[in-house]
Amino acid sequence: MLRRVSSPSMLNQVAYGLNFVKAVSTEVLNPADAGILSKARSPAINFVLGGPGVGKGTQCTRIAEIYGFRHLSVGDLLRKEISSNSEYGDMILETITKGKIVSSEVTVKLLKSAIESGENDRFLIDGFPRSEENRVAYEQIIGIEPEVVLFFDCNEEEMMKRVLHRNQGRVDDNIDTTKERLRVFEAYSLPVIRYYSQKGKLHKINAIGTEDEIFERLRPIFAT
Ligand SMILES: Nc1ncnc2c1ncn2[C@@H]1O[C@H](COP(=O)(O)OP(=O)(O)OP(=O)(O)O)[C@@H](O)[C@H]1O
Ligand SMILES: O=c1ccn([C@@H]2O[C@H](COP(=O)(O)O)[C@@H](O)[C@H]2O)c(=O)[nH]1
Ligand SMILES: [Mg+2]
Repeated sequence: MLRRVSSPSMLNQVAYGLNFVKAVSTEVLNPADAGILSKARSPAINFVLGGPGVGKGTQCTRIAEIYGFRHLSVGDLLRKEISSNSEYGDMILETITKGKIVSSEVTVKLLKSAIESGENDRFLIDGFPRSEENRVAYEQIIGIEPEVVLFFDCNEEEMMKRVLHRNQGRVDDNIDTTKERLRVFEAYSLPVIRYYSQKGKLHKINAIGTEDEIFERLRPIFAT
């Protein structure tokens, strides 16, 4: 079980020099909870990052099918919590509707149990970590270094256009929430992308073009 430690949020803000208060509900996980997954296994983790509507889910579906990964969209895990009326459902719905980031306490817990379930141990984690706070919580609780971090790069006009044409009935697919998601992406997710770039793990993908063209840019990364 994940537990909170007292007054952690200031520590986190000082440590990472970020103003979490505006966009993130901060939770820090007790170091006593640190550690790997409960089962004796060592999954291969890959992160897929990029702004709203850039095409992460579209390409993850294809990569997963062709190269045999399990695709875990953390946004989908959160939407399932809403539709299953979990204890976190109302909070998650409110956070997604506002375009903000759900606390790491919830997302890492959901991610951990999703990784632990099922047979396939090669994962594409889509849309996470979204902030440095997410990343640190992931490292404390799951702790498996990603092999590859993809960053789908695209201009904001195109991302807005793709979101508004998506037509899947998502509560956050509207102009105002998408503007906020773009702001949150720049403020909180870009530092994560810079972090993995500095570690030499980042593959920046030009996300402009047809779905087929983008998939061809991804093939060399996974076809090894
Ligand atoms: N290369 C592309 N060109 C044009 N439209 C695209 C392209 N790739 C995906 N789309 C469309 O853009 C929309 C958003 O794609 P997708 O859901 O894959 O994005 P996402 O990055 O997962 O977004 P989110 O972070 O909001 O979940 C979908 O309607 C999808 O069909
Ligand atoms: O790690 C995560 C992933 C998602 N969220 C929230 O969900 C929405 C939708 O996510 P998509 O990846 O676009 O499906 C996102 O805007 C956040 O509100 C999150 O908080 N943390
Ligand atoms: Mg998606």
